[in-house]
Amino acid sequence: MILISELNHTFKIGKKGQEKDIPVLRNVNLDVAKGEIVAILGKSGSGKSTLLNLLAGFMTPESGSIQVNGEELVGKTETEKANFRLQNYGFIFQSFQLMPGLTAFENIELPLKLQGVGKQQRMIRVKELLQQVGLTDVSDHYPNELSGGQQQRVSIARALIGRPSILLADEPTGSLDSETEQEILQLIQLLNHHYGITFVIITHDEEVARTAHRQYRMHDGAIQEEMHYVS
Ligand SMILES: Nc1ncnc2c1ncn2[C@@H]1O[C@H](COP(=O)(O)OP(=O)(O)OP(=O)(O)O)[C@@H](O)[C@H]1O
Repeated sequence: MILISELNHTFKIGKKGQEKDIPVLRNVNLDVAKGEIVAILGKSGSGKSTLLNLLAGFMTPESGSIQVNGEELVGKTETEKANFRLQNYGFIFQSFQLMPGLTAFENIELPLKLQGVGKQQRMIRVKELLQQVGLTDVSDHYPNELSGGQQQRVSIARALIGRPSILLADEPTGSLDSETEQEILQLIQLLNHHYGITFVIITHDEEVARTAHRQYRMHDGAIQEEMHYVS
C-alpha cells in the first residue's frame, strides 16, 4: 500500500551563495501493508516530521520513490498531489486543528461542504461518523466545550470524512493525559479493525508505538524496523 524506497532529503539553510546542507533523511526504506498500523518512533530532530511531510506530498524529496496505492507520488504537480491527498489520506495532528467557531458536527461536516456535497448526504455521513467515534451526545458542542480526548475524536472523524484508506497521524496523543491517550489508541485500533483503515503514526512515545503492528525507529535520518523476538 505504501512503499518508500531509497528516500533522501537535505535541507539548505543560510544566505544565498553561502548555503549549508543539512542532510535529514538518509536512504530511508519503509513499507506499510493495507490494514496495518505502523509507528515511526524517534527522538526530536531524528527526521520523523520530514518523512511524514514527504509521504503526504507537502515536500519533494531530493531523491527516492514514494508509491502509495500503486501510484508514484514523486514527480506529481502540486495540484495532482492535492487531489491525491484528498483521495487517499486523512490527517490527525497533536493540536487537533479544529475551527473554534464551529460545533463538533460542523467541524466534521466542513470538508464535505467545501466539496459541494448536498445537505442531506452531509447529515447522513456526519451522523454516521459521530457514532463511530462515540460523540453523538456532544455533536452541538463547540471545541472549547469538549475535553481534549473528545476534540481529538472530532478531528479523527473529520479525517475520515472523505473515506480515505490511510490516516497519517502526527503525535495523535501528544497533548492528552495517559488515560485519554489509551481511549484514543483504542479508537485507532477499532477503526483499523472494523474498517480496515491503515495508520501511519509518528511518535516519540513507546506506549503509542506498542499499539502498532510494526514499528520503525529513526535515528539521525536513518530508519530501521524494530525486530521483536518471541522467547
Ligand atoms: N525547513 C527546514 N529547514 C532546515 N532544517 C530543517 C527544516 N525542517 C527540519 N529541519 C531539520 O531537520 C531535522 C529533522 O527535523 P524533523 O522535524 O523532521 O524531526 P522530528 O523527528 O520530527 O522532530 P520532532 O519530534 O521534534 O518534531 C532537524 O535537525 C531539523 O532542525
